[in-house]
Amino acid sequence: MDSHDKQTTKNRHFGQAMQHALSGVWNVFSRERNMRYHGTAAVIAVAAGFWLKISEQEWLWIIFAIFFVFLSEFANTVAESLTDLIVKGQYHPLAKRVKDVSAGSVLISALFAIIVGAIIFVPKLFRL
Ligand SMILES: Nc1ncnc2c1ncn2[C@@H]1O[C@H](COP(=O)(O)OP(=O)(O)OP(=O)(O)O)[C@@H](O)[C@H]1O
Repeated sequence: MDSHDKQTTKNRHFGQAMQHALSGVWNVFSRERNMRYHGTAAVIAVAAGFWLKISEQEWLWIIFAIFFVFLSEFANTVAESLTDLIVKGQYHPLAKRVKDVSAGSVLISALFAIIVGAIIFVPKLFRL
């Protein structure tokens, strides 16, 4: 992660904490290729939601699925970065386990989102 000010002490106020949190969000979206795919899928799902006029409850499921996948990718990025920090480029079977399991959690969350999307959108598409 980039750190322009090289701060290692606690944030002094809410605004500073928020600035660092937003920088973390930007970091994942701008650097993780998979996050851009998730973002694109989320935009398509939201556009389809408006187009197919889904219900309030269906919106809640779609929004939940989107945030679930985003959070999985964030956790995956944290796990990968911490692993790289610890092993410093060396091969370690536990590093492989951490990265593979973490990637697996993203895969499972994406599968969940696909199932939610299919349940909500497929019947509506057939009724068009
Ligand atoms: N230090 C390491 N020791 C052992 N295996 C590693 C190590 N680093 C990476 N690997 C293996 O290589 C694979 C790819 O590593 P990488 O860091 O690119 O993870 P990734 O999940 O593909 O990352 P991204 O989500 O950014 O695409 C991992 O899934 C893991 O199996």
